[in-house]
Amino acid sequence: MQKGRDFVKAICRSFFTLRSNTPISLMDQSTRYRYSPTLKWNPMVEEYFIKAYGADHFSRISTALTHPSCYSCIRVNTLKSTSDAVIEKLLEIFKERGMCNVAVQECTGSAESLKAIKSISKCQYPGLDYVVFVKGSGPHAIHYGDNEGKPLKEVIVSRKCAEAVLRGAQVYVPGVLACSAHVERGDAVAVSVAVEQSGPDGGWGIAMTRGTVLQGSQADPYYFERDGFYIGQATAMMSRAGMFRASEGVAVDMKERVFRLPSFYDLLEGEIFLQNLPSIITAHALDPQPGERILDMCAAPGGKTTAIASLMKDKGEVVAVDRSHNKVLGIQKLAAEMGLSCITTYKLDALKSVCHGAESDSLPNTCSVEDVQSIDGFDAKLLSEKNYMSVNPDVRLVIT
Ligand SMILES: C[S@@+](CC[C@H](N)C(=O)[O-])C[C@H]1O[C@@H](n2cnc3c(N)ncnc32)[C@H](O)[C@@H]1O
Repeated sequence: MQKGRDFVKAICRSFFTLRSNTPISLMDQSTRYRYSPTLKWNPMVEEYFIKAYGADHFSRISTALTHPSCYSCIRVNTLKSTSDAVIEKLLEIFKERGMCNVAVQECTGSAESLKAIKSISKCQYPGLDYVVFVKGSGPHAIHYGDNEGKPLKEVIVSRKCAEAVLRGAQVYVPGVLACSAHVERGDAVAVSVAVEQSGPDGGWGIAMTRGTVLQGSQADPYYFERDGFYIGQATAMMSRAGMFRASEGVAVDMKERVFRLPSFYDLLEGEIFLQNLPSIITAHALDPQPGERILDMCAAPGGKTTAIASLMKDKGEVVAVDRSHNKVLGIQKLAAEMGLSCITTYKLDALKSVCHGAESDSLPNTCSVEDVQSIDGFDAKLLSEKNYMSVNPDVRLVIT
């Protein structure tokens, strides 16, 4: 099993890495502050994909992989609302916030800030009309302002933070990795993202420690690393010292983003749930029926749990298990917000819930032994040991 894991890790390491596509010698202030990462593929993998897809198609796939999703996917809680009602409310809210010039499917504006949302539409796949897509816009060229030839003040955020920012979030304190010296509340800052790079030992990591001071000059060890990774402009909400001293709060308020999608934070609470389409499809494919009893063994934050409960029309029981106490409380809160009473929650390490030593060696017919060996931790245990789940023909198993 360990051998298999090491092999998968080795493949991942050699698969691709992100790099800026400007030769160092050509960099200057005018090209520096932009978003243009490219993927550098392992030559063997690249050759394989070019053969499989053709050079042009592969190049487009490679570019698309450097961009965030251009839409947000919302699951409507059909027990409380309808897709049409949600679309109407969202259009109203975004119009009030000056984010679009509203018309369903066709919403464009004149000023930059009006171009955030391109369209809001219902999913067209039969049976999935409870899914609503909000399409954002980008990439946008950001004007970072002229600092009379001097380097701009800057903030570097983690990749996870940047992904959230490009989906409408603000930069919170834990997301900040590095900041220029002398940044004060109210200062304009250029925000870039630190992407993990593969090191000489083959491992991945960020080569900076939290709290690093950015110098802005070419002598700065991270200067070239952040070229092509600028995700927008912001206003500092606290001083540099505050960013690394505070334990929470908005560190910088994003004013312009290279990709724009609205934030759904605190929006239509209980009526909608922001959830990626594959997660929605997973619950949909399970086809849960009212009155059934369904076990979700790694349930928090409760996305699939609540999707399943809604599809069951809140009749029957969804047993939601998670090993984290606080996360279980989160599932309970979400269920209450969504008005779902058929969910029972347990704080439990699912590894300890598996009953060992059942009679048969058989595995669920959806997984081969090879599949099982490539799965880590809990899933491997669930499938590979002679356990209850693998021998009970009534159990439908979904790995998510
Ligand atoms: C990716 S999240 C699951 C997302 C969730 N299924 C959803 O759709 O919203 C993984 C969760 O599994 C939980 N988890 C990981 N190992 C576990 C274990 N051994 N027993 C119970 N929960 C576990 C983690 O606490 C975490 O909340």
